[in-house]
Amino acid sequence: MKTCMMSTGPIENSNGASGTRSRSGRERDTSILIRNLPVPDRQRLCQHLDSLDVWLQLAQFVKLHPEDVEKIRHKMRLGFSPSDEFLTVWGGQYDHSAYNLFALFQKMSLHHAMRLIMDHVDEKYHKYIPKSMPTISELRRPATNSKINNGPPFASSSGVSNSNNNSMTSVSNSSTQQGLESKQSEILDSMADIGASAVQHVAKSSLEIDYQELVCATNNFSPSNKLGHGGFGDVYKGYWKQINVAIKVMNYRQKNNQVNGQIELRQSYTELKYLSTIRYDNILALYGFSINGDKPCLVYELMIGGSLESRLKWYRAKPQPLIPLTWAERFRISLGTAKGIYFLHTARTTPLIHGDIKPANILLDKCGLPKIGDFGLAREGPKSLNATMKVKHVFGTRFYLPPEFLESNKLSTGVDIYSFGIVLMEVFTGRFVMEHGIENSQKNSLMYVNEIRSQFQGNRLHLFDNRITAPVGDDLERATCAINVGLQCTATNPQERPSMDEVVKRLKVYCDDF
Ligand SMILES: Nc1ncnc2c1ncn2[C@@H]1O[C@H](COP(=O)(O)OP(=O)(O)OP(=O)(O)O)[C@@H](O)[C@H]1O
Repeated sequence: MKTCMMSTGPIENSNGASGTRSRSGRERDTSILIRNLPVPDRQRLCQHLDSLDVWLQLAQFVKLHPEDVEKIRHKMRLGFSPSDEFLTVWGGQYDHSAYNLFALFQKMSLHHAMRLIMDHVDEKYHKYIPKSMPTISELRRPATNSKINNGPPFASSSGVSNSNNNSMTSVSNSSTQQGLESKQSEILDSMADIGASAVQHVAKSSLEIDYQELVCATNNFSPSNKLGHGGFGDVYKGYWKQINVAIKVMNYRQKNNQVNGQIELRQSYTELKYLSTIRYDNILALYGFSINGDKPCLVYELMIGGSLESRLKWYRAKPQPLIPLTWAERFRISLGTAKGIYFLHTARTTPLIHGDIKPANILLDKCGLPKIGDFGLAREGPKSLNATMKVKHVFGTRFYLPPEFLESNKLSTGVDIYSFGIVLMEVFTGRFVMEHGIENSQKNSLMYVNEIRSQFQGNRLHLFDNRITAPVGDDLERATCAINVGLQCTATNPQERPSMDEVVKRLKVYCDDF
């Protein structure tokens, strides 16, 4: 049995470089030594710490000797868990105990880690674990943890793998499962760049909503409030703080490996990071997030008009078809969407690239105003509008992505511009790029554009959506303008595509009333 000096206030003795202990409130540490932690508990803990990638921060905090740090790094390269190595090295020094580790986690705000070893420290210290999960970094725990990973293994979210509603195909899912997993591993590697502190920062700058409020808002997630189902989970309508909202319940999938869940976590993080800071009429508002309940949730403004995709496929709605959008509505939606993308590209010094512009990600409010949602794949682009940068991974929905991105990983604002061009053509022709008839999605996209181009240059009789009355007068002029702009946006050479500024100007000529 070791002795441990500690104060009765916040735990003080985690700076274990030398195992220094507080001089006040000397008490006996009755906890077990780190090296005696039961194997399953230690494994669970290491899995969690590895997923946060915090071993180096822990090592630095306790001022581990550089040689020891190098030793851990070496083991990591050989495939060992760096957190486990850290526990071995630091746990072996001065016989550090579970209590010491608990105190270290407290200092570093690793609250879930505290929970994982709480059974090994005296109950009186449990009060140092915050009651609700304080930051979204907690979400980045391993898939073995039941609460947020207990959903059914349904298919996908934007562009990472197949969508359950077949509304998209992913770049990474286009080949074999093996290919998918190796691609996903690469993506997982790239998660390391987030870092726990960045995640915490984003979570702190967003509104954290108590889960119970969402339970009340949705009548305990009553099926009658369900709006739909996406790659991440169910979306519910709710009444919260005197307004209608949409609540996305994250159902991170648990698979043999943790990769899918981690990718979804990364996308949720990205969504929170960007959507919670952007305020613009044509960008979906994200009110906050909740992580202290059964499942993490994101809370958005309610878009009662549904997605543009569902409105363009109005004739497929069950139990009865929707009312189709008029030509004027289609034009206003196109202009609003263009403004939203223009804002993303120009609001900051570094353009923000949405990366997944398509009708499913354009939502309509009760007045038919379009708002762009689904920022899970958004990323900061090159410093200027005309520049290109090479990226490691291609994300998005293949059919909507331009050749230079798909083939050479060249990212620029031109990616969104190309996608928007496809959207314009879909909106006004009523023909969908994904339904164009061939397996190869890249060829699909090019053939789709070529077909529309040749019809545009020749006989336009069958060019416009023939499920509704043919456009005449102003409607015909607008529809023609929109398809023309769409064709320019989908130029194979990105330099030939107009900027979103130009796109907005060209569309505004025909519709200046909002
Ligand atoms: N803010 C919102 N207001 C109203 N309905 C919404 C809102 N957000 C999503 N929905 C609806 O909920 C359903 C699921 O949306 P979600 O964004 O989760 O999935 P998705 O975009 O279809 O797929 P993925 O997540 O794979 O991109 C869709 O039918 C969508 O129209």
